[in-house]
Amino acid sequence: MGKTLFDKVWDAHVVDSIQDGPQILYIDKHLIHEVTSPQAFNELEERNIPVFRPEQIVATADHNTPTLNQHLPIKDELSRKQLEQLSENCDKNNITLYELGHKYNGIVHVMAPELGITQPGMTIVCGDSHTSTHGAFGTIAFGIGTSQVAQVFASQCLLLTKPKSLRVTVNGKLRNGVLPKDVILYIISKIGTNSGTGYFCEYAGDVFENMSMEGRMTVCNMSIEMGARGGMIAPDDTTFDYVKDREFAPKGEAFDKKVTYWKTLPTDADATFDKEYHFDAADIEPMLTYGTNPGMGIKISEFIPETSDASFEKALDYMNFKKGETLIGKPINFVFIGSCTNSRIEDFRIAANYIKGKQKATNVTAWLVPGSKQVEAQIIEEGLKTIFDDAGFELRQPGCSACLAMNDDKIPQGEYCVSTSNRNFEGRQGQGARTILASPLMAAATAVEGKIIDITKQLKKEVSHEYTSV
Ligand SMILES: CC(C)[C@H](C(=O)O)[C@@H](O)C(=O)O
Ligand code: SF4
Repeated sequence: MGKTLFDKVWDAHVVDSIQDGPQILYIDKHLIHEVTSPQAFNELEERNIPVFRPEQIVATADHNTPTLNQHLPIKDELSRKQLEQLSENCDKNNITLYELGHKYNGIVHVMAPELGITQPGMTIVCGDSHTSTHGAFGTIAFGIGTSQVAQVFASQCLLLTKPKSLRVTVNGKLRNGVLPKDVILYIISKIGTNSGTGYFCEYAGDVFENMSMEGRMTVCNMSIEMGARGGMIAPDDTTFDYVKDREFAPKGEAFDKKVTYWKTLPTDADATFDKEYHFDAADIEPMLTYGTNPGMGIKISEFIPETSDASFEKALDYMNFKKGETLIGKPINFVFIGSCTNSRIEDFRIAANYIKGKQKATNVTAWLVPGSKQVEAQIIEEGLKTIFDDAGFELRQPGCSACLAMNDDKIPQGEYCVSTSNRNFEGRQGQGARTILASPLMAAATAVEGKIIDITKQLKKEVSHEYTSV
């Protein structure tokens, strides 16, 4: 029987197997950040165990970093201590760290792919659930808990039970204005936030084959939001072209050799999956969430469903929305374009393309937060910052920012925020804040109008604008 992409990468990393039990998997890259590494470093120190392969680890500061005045000492004491601790731990253990201000600093899931650290066929872990992002390269990448972070520090391996296999296929052509974020929000709205539990997901079909690497990362990023351990997309020429010539990618003959191997990784035609879903690209529209989990999403043309169960009612109550109503026309005061889901250069190009020649609505506070220093530099280099400045938008410095309320960027109590991030849980962006997940195009349009609009209708008027991005 044929093998899946996941099987091939997994099998190539098995160090040992326990009969009818878990397997020991070698980990190629271990990414760390300030939030989930300190306890693991402590554990090692207490047990007097050295870090086994420090050269396989890369660290960055992202969650606690301020997005303004990064050259000044951090005011918030807890955040400052977290970053100091990370620097100290990396220093002591000879681990490469891209600390605040470093030209490679950024959100862990943005900086590693753009530096060529993430490559097809690898196993990558990080103490962070959105590690699934790296699966866009045909990589087995998933988030781990703090005790597993310690396990990888000590052995560069993990004891794991092989997950079941799931494939989501989307065929056809996406409509204008439907972006990768809409594709994944649509999938989760259809299959729910638990459908992936116990599975590793592969995304297949024309839609993903035609998608850019940035788009593929957006999709894989949110695999965890449907409960899957991770998501993967078969590596192809788009992948190889993206990886080629990046800072830490193999060069010359070594690269060509890798490509020959990477080309053997896609799922065999006769491989089977434990569970499969199929969708039609033409059915997807720009999406919005109306509730407090990423599965509570509707197409822009749809109305909030008339479901009656306690958790549904609670979510609508928190959001102050009513059953059966549309979100079109809802006034919005906050817009956030950022997070490891949508803070890559392509996301800012889309936003800038829409914003150019328009003005931000006066009621809106709009934060544009690049995922990394490199993205920030590119935004400036490509002239996008000028477009944002002219339209009254604020370009901030890189970090997780308003994706989660772990730094200074918080949405005030009761306010709605149209956000390109991945989670809309209660209090996620600040106590009492109400998150509406959307694509960067929907977010940009909301900021310009000061309310939610039907972007599909708007784009029909703006005939010159094509937003397929993928
Ligand atoms: C802080 C970290 C552990 C957390 C995660 O694992 O995802 C964060 O990144 C998030 O997005 O909620
Ligand atoms: S940007 Fe958001 S989702 Fe991504 S790692 Fe940071 S906090 Fe987690």
